Amino acid sequence: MSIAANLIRPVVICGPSGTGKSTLLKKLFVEFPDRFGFSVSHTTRAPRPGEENGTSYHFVTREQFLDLVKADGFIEHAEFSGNMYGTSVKAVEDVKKGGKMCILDIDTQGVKLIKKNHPYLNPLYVFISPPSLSSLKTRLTGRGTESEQSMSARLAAAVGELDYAKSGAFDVVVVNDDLERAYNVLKQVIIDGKTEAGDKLPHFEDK
Ligand SMILES: Nc1ncnc2c1ncn2[C@@H]1O[C@H](COP(=O)(O)OP(=O)(O)OP(=O)(O)O)[C@@H](O)[C@H]1O
Repeated sequence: MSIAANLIRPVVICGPSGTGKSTLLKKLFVEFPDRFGFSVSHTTRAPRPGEENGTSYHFVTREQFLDLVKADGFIEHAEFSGNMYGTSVKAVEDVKKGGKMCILDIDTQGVKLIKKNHPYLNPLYVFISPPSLSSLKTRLTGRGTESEQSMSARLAAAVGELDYAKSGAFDVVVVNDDLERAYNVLKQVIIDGKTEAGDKLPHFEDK
C-alpha cells in the first residue's frame, strides 16, 4: 500500500434518520467528485440488465455469502425480501487502495460492529447531530417520506442514537443547524483533516 493510500482513513457518517446526512454528503460529492469512492456491496440477488459484477454489486451465491459471514468478512449484512446484502471489509479497503476516501453511511449498530469486530479499519467516526429533537421531527415531516408509525419509530431510535453519541463514541460531532455552516464544518473535518473544527453535542433538553 502506498503511503498516500495509508493516509486515507475511511469516514463513518452516522446520525439519526432525518438529521441531514444524505443532504450533507451530496454537497460534498458534488464539490469534490474525485475524492470519494463507494464500497461495492455484496448481494445474493440476481443481476438486473446492465448491472456489472464488481461494479454495481459483487453478485454471489447464498453459499458464498454465508461463507464470508462465517469468515467475519462483513462490516454489516442484512436480508431484504429474500436476498442478502452486505458491506465487506475488503470492499472498504479496496476504495482506499484505489486512492479514494470511503464514506460509510451507517447506523449506530454498524458503528458498534466496526468497533468490536474490525477496529483495524481505523475510520474517523463522525456523528451528524440534529440541533434538537423537535427540529428532527420537523425535518422528517418536511421530507414527507414517513407514516406516523415510522415517524415515531425513527424518533425513538434517534433517542438511543443520541445517547450513544453522548457516551463519546464519535471522534467528531457536526450539528446540522444551518446547512451551510454545518457543511463548512464537515468540509474542514473531512477534506482538511481538522477534527478540532467539530461542534459540541447539544444537550437535548426536549428529549
Ligand atoms: N440544515 C438543515 N436545515 C433544514 N433542513 C435540512 C437541513 N439539512 C437537511 N434538511 C432537510 O431535512 C430532511 C432530511 O434530510 P436527509 O434526507 O438528508 O436526512 P438523512 O440523515 O440522510 O436521513 P436518512 O437516514 O433517513 O436517510 C430533508 O428534507 C432535507 O432537505
